[in-house]
Amino acid sequence: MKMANHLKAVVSKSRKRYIEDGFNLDLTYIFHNLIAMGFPAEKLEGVFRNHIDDVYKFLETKHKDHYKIYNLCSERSYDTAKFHQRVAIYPFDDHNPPTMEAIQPFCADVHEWLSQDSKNIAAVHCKAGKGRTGTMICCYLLHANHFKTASEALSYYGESRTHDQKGVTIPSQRRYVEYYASLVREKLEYRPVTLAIREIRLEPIPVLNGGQTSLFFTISTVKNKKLFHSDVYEVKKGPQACTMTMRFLVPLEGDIKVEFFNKPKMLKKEKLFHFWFNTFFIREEAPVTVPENGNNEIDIDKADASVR
Ligand SMILES: CCCCCCCC(=O)OC[C@H](COP(=O)(O)O[C@H]1[C@H](O)[C@@H](OP(=O)(O)O)[C@H](OP(=O)(O)O)[C@@H](OP(=O)(O)O)[C@H]1O)OC(=O)CCCCCCC
Repeated sequence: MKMANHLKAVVSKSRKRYIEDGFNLDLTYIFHNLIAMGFPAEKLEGVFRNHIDDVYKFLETKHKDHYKIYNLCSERSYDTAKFHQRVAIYPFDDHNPPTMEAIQPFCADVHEWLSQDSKNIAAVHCKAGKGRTGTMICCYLLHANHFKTASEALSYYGESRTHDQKGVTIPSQRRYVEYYASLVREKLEYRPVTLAIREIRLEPIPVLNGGQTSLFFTISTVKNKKLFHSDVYEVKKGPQACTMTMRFLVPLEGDIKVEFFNKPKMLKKEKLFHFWFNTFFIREEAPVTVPENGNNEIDIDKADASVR
């Protein structure tokens, strides 16, 4: 048992564990009625993650008849009968943001459940119960007016869930929490808006292959529907930035993913990074969504940390 708990602790990295009353779970109370936890796993995975039977025992012991689980994994699930069918699924991919359309229904669902009875609790999980879980919990904290700004919600979550204050770390996930904060603050109704990208400016330029980088990028929407594939741009070491102008305007609507690749001659392509943005939030005065770093850039989601 000790070995298994040690392995679980290693896999849960800097996330705060619930170690009380005989329980030892990758699980944290973010609020008295809001839990973030790792995936309730079975078989071998139950050895190094939360075992589903332990999660069941915890919830039945602490919150019998008053818990509802929110599963955010697009990649896996379990028999919801285990938890009396009180499981809602809002799936999205690991290391990526949710669709903008999914956030408000998730928040409304949690709010409805918690408002029904003061004893009710919501247990939100993904695989690790860190990035995707944190993204949606922060959006709910804003929805319920526990915090006014994305930055406050993200800091609170990071502090509550982890020992290293690194809760939601993927820039595009943080950007979508910023987006939701602006919807709530300005009482806006989200709707898909169609725009077109005229050019993409990379600064600094990723210097690879010893100084001659063969870059291309793709633009896609949710479910990886490809909208555009750029030419290959041969970029030499030296210039600080490079601007890639679109040969024709591609109409973009809603959640947009831009992926950059390095394609050295005779070698297979290598993904460098990607980022997401949503066209509703591109305001005239700011040609790109300004994340919390304050400058006029889109922060990129690491695909290969070495590129950062
Ligand atoms: C003896 C072996 C010791 C292995 C020690 C491994 C120590 C270790 O790194 O454990 C962690 C790994 C990966 O751990 P996970 O498989 O749980 O993956 C995490 C998950 O994708 C998080 O996304 P989410 O599900 O929260 O949305 C992600 O956060 P984010 O998207 O925010 O970056 C996090 O990245 P990050 O922490 O930020 O870097 C990933 O580590 O676990 C495994 O590989 C499980 C397999 C364990 C194999 C056990 C075999 C019995």
